[in-house]
Amino acid sequence: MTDVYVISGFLGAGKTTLIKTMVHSAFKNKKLVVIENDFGEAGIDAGLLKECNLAVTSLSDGCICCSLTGDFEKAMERILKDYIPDAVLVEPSGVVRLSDLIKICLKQEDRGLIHLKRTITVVDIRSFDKYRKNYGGFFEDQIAYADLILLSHQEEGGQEIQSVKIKIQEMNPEARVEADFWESIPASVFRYGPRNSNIFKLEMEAAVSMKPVRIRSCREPSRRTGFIRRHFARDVFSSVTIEWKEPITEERLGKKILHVVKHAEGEILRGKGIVADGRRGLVFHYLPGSLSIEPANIVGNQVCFIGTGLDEQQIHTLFREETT
Ligand SMILES: Nc1nc2c(ncn2[C@@H]2O[C@H](COP(=O)(O)OP(=O)(O)OP(=O)(O)O)[C@@H](O)[C@H]2O)c(=O)[nH]1
Repeated sequence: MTDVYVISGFLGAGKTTLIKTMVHSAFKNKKLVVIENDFGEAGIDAGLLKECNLAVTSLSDGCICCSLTGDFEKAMERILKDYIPDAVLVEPSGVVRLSDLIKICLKQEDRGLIHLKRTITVVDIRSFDKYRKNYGGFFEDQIAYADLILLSHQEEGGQEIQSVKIKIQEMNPEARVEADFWESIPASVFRYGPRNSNIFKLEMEAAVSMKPVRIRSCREPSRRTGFIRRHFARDVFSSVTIEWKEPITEERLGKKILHVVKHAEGEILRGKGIVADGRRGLVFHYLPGSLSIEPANIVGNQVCFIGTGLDEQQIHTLFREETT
């Protein structure tokens, strides 16, 4: 059976960056395939991972825990048959419900196809409180079902690191929480460790029901209010993808992104894209409060924004407007 590692984390937490790190440390010289699931239409993450010469299968414009479940299952089966990899790394979108994805993996484990080896969640210490408060349903689920939790942006926090670590341990006492820089974490920590008992509970649920594992789309009881509607990612978040073919300078790209972020309705939680400046590719990452634009040896023509309450037409217009 092929080992499967799920790398989750909220929008922009650092999942792709972690995979790049693991490829050179924990999985050095291993035959790997990454299944990548962008929430937006653009296969931007797949482009970024191809820089590392990784075999990448991209499932875009939906979530593998809901609309793309069938595609994910087929992709996994095809990968196992065609590539015969040592391990498969699954990077779901930042707004995945990790427990739902685990259920799908357990179903494949039951069929003897894979072994769900490790669920790893990346948490950006800078946005922990805000995302927990505003998007707790997705954010807390990603923490509760993780075997291993890694903190990102540790270099920007002092006290913050300890306080986030304590809060995470309260939410998931069984998980191993690593606050160290990823390069200094031993390979064995990424690859081996006990399975979280919350995952065993999902297995038990499936066994007791004696039915194929199914994702509930009905109403879930809430401790406080009686019943609430269970939200799927599409109910809460939306994405806008812009195709941009003309060469653009780093400066002009930066101005456009900040113009969109400043004037767009709703809240932009993530922006990313690969474009060309005429000579080479430019990769950008936007997260609330930070924008990075870097040259890269990949060329693309897509820009993607993800957030809540976004007006697609307005974002297209804002991005195309000339800024000074
Ligand atoms: N300074 C710093 N930057 C980081 C760290 N982790 C990730 N980044 C940066 O944060 C941005 C987003 O990182 P990604 O790895 O693309 O995040 P992601 O979780 O894959 O993003 P989505 O798939 O879009 O949800 C990139 O610019 C990374 O270089 C970190 O620990 N420190």
